[in-house]
Amino acid sequence: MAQRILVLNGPNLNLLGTREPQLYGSVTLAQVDERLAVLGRELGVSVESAQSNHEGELVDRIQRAARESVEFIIINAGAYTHTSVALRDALAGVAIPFIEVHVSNVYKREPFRHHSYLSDQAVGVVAGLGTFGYEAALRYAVAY
Ligand SMILES: O=C1C[C@@](O)(C(=O)O)C[C@@H](O)[C@@H]1O
Repeated sequence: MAQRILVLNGPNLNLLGTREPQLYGSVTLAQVDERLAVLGRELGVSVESAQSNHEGELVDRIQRAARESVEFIIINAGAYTHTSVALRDALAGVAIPFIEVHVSNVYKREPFRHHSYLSDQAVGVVAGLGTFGYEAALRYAVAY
């Protein structure tokens, strides 16, 4: 069976493409998801994308990933990156390797965005490459 990869997006990422375009660009989340699905087919892996604005739903989705034998997670937890012990615990609990993605370069932004509850557990972090960061993460995940 093809390697299963979950791409998980957190709060406000459903607004990609219209939200603060000077920071996040003009590509929509639907376009990102489509690009990743196409790339996944090229690379011979199964890519599933999900988005939620709700912390508990993201926790549930991470727990479900373990039951579904997902082998790798690419996560942009949005603002929950900087606040959520629950997401950290969920990722640690399922022990699925993951890459943390940020569309913007969080280190060029407000100091509260410099701390992540996820980074020290991540295989790696991609920040500031725009939506290309998801594609870079997917290519890495497949090679991992
Ligand atoms: O919602 C987001 C998006 C973000 O994760 C990014 O992709 O650059 C950066 C976060 O600080 C912010 O809260």
